[in-house]
Amino acid sequence: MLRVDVTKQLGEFSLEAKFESQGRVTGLFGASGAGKTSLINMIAGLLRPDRGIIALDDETLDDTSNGVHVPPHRRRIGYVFQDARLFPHFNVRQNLDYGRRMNRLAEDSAQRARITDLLDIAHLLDRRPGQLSGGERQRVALGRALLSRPRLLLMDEPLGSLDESRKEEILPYLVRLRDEGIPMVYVSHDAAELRQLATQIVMLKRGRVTALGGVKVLT
Ligand SMILES: Nc1ncnc2c1ncn2[C@@H]1O[C@H](COP(=O)(O)OP(=O)(O)OP(=O)(O)O)[C@@H](O)[C@H]1O
Repeated sequence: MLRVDVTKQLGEFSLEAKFESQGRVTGLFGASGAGKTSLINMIAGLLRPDRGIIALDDETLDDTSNGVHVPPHRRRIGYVFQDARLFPHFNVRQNLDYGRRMNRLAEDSAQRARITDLLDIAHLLDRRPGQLSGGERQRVALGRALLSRPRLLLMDEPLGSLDESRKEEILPYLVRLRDEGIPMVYVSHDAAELRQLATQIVMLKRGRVTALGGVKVLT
C-alpha cells in the first residue's frame, strides 16, 4: 500500500496532497501544471516534502516530523520518464543491466529473458539507443526499470512523447506489466489512457486532490 500525505511549496505553487492507494495501477490524473510530476518526484525521493509522510507497505520513506528521508537509491522504486533517458553510449543489453548493477542484484539471465520476451526487445540487445524507434526506446526503459526489481514503478507520461500509432503499440505492454503484479503510479493527462490501465485514480487540480476512486471518477 502507498500512503502519501504531503505539502510542498514550489515558488508560487503549493502542493497539498493526501491519498492512500491499494491499487495495482494508481493513475495520477490532472492538467498540465497540476503538480503530478512534483508529487511522483516526492515518492521517488528526488524532492523532499516540506511537511508530511510517504510510506510504502510497512516502510516509512519520508516523515518530516521525525527527520526520516530515505534517499532515492535506497527506495527500490523504478522510474520511467516521458523521454526514455537511456544511456546513449551503452547498448540495450548494458542499459538493461544498469538497474540490476546499481542495486547490486545477482545476474539473473532467466529473469532477463522473461522481461525481454515480455517487452519484445530480445532482438535489440546489441543496438544503441540511437538505433531504436521511440517506442522501442520506451520498451527498453521499461525493461531497465523492471530488472532493478522495484517495489513500486513510477511512470511519468511514458507515452507522452509518442505519436498515436506508437502509443497503441506500447499500451498492450503496459497492460502486461500491470498483470505482472508490480504496483505502479502512472501519471497522465489522458483520461482514455488511464481508463485502459489504471485500477484506481487520484485526480489532482492546482496542487490539490479533488477526487479519489475507481476509473469512473474520470467521467
Ligand atoms: N522548482 C520549482 N520552482 C518553482 N515552481 C515550480 C518548481 N517545480 C515545479 N514548479 C511549478 O509547480 C507547478 C506544478 O508542476 P508539475 O511539473 O508538478 O506539474 P505537472 O502536473 O506534472 O505538469 P505537466 O503535465 O505539464 O508535466 C507548475 O506550475 C510548475 O511551474
